[in-house]
Amino acid sequence: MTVFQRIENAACGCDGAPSPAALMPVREAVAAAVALVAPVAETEGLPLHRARGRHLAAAVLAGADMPRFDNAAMDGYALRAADLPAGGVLPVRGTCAAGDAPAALPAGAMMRIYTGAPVPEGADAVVMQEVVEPVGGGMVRARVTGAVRAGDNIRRAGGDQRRGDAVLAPGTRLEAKHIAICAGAGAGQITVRRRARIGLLLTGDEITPAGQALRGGAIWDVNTPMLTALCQEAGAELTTVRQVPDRRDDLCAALGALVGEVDLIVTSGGVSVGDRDHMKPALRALGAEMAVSGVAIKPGKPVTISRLGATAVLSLPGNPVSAFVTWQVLGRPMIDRLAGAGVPALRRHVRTSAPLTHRPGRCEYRPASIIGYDGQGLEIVACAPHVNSANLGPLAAADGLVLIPTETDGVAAGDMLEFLPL
Ligand SMILES: Nc1nc2c(c(=O)[nH]1)N[C@H]1C(S)=C(S)[C@@H](COP(=O)(O)OP(=O)(O)OC[C@H]3O[C@@H](n4cnc5c(N)ncnc54)[C@H](O)[C@@H]3O)O[C@H]1N2
Ligand code: MOO
Repeated sequence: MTVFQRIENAACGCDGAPSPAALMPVREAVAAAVALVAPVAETEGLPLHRARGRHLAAAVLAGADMPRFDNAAMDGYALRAADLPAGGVLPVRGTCAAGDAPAALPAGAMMRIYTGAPVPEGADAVVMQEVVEPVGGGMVRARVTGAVRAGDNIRRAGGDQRRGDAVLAPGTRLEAKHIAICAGAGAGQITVRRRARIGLLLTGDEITPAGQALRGGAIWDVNTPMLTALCQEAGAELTTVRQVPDRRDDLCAALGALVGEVDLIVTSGGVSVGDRDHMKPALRALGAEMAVSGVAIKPGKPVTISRLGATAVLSLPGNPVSAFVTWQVLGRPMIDRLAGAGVPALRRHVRTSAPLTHRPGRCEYRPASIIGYDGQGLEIVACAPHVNSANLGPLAAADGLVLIPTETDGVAAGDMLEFLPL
C-alpha cells in the first residue's frame, strides 16, 4: 500500500520556502563538493602498528611468495604417496619443524613434520598424525591407516600471493585485515597520505561546552564534539577548533586566517537566511566562489559549499541532526577524496516495515533501526515517523539513515530504500 497523505505538521517547520526548485539535487551537490578538493599530495612512511585508518598512497607489493615455500598444513608425517606400500607401513626417519631449513626425505621412508615446516624435498604429501600409528615399540616404523593422495595437507609456495604481486591498491583504507596482509607481504613500513587537515569554526553565541553551567538562553554545544568525532571517524585531523562570535567581521577574520592553512574549513551554524546568519555574507565579503548554496535535502537544506582561494569551505547548518546528515552526505565524500580513497562501498538497501509519509521536493535521510529480515534475507527497518533537525534521540537510537527519494510522495510497507549505515 502506498500512502499519499500529506504531512500536516512538518517535523521541524522547514518544508516551506525557499522553493525546492532553488535547491540543488543531492547528487549534483556531492559532485560539486568532491570537485572542490583533490587528494592530499604529501605522503609519509609509517610502521604498521600506526597505520590503521590511514589511506595507502602507493600499492603494497608482496616481498616474497606467500607462502614462501611448500609447507605442512598439519602436524604429521611427510612422505611420497607413491612410496606407500599395501598395508601402509614405512620407516620413520628424521624430523622437520617450523623454522628448520628444508630437509631431504630419505627414499622409502616418512619424516615427522610439524605445521608450517618446509616439506622435505622428495615428499609430496603430509599425513595427519591422527591416521598414523606406531608399529612395534616407539615410532621407528609406523602404519598409515587412511588413504593418501599427492598434495594432501601441503600449502603450496605462492598459493596466496606471488612475489611482486600488488596485495593492496593505492587508496585502500587500512583496517586490521589490510594490516595483516601488509605484514604477510613483508611490508613493515608503508606509504600513506598525510591526514586531511580540517579547521572547524563554530558560530552561535548561545553555545556553551557540555558540562559547563548554562545561563540565559545558552545551550550545550553538540556540534564541536560531534564533528570532532566525525572527523576522527573519517580519518581526518582537526588542527583548529574555534568558536567565533556571531559577528560578520569576526567570522571573516576567522575564515581568512584558515585559508591556505588547512585542506578543508568546516563551519557550523549561521548559514540560513536570518540577519543573524553571517556565514554566507562573510564568505561573499571574502570573495568566496559559491559551489553549492542550498540542497534539496532534509534535514540540512541550507548547507553551503564554497572555495576561498584554494581552500574548500563546507558550511553545515547549526541544527545538530542537519549538521550530522549533511556531513555524512557531503562532508564525508570530500574527506574521502582528500584521502585519495579507493572505490566507495556498494550501496545497501533495506525494506521498510511500515508506510512512510514524505513531502516531495527534497530527498530525506530518516533515522532507521534494523528490526529483522525478510524472506530473502534483506534487512527490515523501522523508521522514525519524521526527522527533526534538532532532535538527537532518534538518531542516537538508529542503525542508519534511509533515503526517501525527492519525488516520492509516500513509501509503502515493504518498499526497498537505500540505507546509509551509521
Ligand atoms: N526563515 C527561515 N528560517 C530558517 C530556514 C529557512 O529556510 N528560512 N531554514 C531552517 C533550516 S532548514 C535550518 S537547518 C536552520 C539552519 O540554521 P543555521 O545554519 O543558520 O543555524 P543556526 O541558526 O546558527 O542554528 C540553528 C539551530 O541549531 C542550534 N545550534 C547551532 N549550533 C549548535 C551547536 N554547536 N550545538 C547545538 N546546537 C546548535 C541553534 O541554537 C539553533 O537552534 O535554519 C532554519 N531557519
Ligand atoms: O532544519 Mo533543516 O531540516 O536542516 O533543512
